[in-house]
Amino acid sequence: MANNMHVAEKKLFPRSIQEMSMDGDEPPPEYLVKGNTFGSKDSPTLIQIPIIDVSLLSTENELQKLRSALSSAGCFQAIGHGMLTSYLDKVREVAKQFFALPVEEKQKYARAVNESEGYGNDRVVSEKQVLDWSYRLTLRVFPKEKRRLSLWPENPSDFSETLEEFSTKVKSMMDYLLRSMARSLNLEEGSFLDQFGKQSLLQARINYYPPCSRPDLVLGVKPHTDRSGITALLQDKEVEGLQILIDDKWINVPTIPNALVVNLGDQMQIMSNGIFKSPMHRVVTNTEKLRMSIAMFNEPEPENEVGPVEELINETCPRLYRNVTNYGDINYRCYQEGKIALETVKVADNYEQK
Ligand SMILES: O=C(O)CCC(=O)C(=O)O
Ligand SMILES: [Fe+2]
Repeated sequence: MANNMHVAEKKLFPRSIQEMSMDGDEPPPEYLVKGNTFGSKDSPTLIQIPIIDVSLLSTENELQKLRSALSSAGCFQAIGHGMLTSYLDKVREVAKQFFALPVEEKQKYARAVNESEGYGNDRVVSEKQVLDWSYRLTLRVFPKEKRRLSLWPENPSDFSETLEEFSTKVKSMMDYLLRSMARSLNLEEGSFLDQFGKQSLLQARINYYPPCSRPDLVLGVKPHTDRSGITALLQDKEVEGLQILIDDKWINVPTIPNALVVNLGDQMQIMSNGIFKSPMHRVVTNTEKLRMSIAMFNEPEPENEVGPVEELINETCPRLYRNVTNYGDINYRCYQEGKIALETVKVADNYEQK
């Protein structure tokens, strides 16, 4: 598998991003984002990413902030989650050590061409695709039985243990957030969480963005919404790059060393009947510094039927989305065809299907 990938990658990517980055090459055409203006910070805006203290979500005040953040930006910076900065630094460090290994060592865990798990470049799904200026290591962490341990790095030696522990902590924060989100809408605590099921999927994706000589021409990650239910992101401690689209403006997400950026994915927009937003986001690169982030995606068991919570459907707020199973597949197919997945699961006639 790993060897196949190596050959295929060589054909597709004659020079690796790493080599191009080190030599200061102009990015080749397959990385160029057309008709886009980004990387410019010339439009100052007052919009800021909300900060939510998870330890205060038992109070009405913080709960209201949560509701307001998720119905406008669809994301927030979570603090007060109980993970110390020193602990988060350790997680960042282990991930960084993996990416610092020689290419041959990382290739032992290479993603096979038609798979999503493993180490490699942007997954190519269509000829027209503009490639992301990044490397990733993607691993499923939960359910435990579905791990592909042959893709879990043995080097650094504490990689697996660290990822396991971090994932457990993040998952428990996510569960609490999902219960809080339900409470913020006066719903039963389990209204969202129960739809995820006991065997919900947790996937880790470590993103690594080498510097680029022309950050005005490429993107670390193209604009997208996450297919997940909920995503928690550990940002690089120093280097910014993530931007969220709010009111048609790209807003930088500042780095806060002890915060996890929480953003909702499409499946929570569906479950909340459109009240909560799954924000469009992207990543810009820079000429000087590499950036790393660790994204944790939590989504319902693929076999579960997921749909708008009944109590959120009424005369004034008709059902916006149909019930779906395996949204991951729907999302992937749409991505290949250049369609917006959420649009394809909208109820055609709100009144008819209520
Ligand atoms: O690197 C980041 O800040 C965000 C990455 C992201 O959006 C993703 O992996 O889905
Ligand atoms: Fe994302």
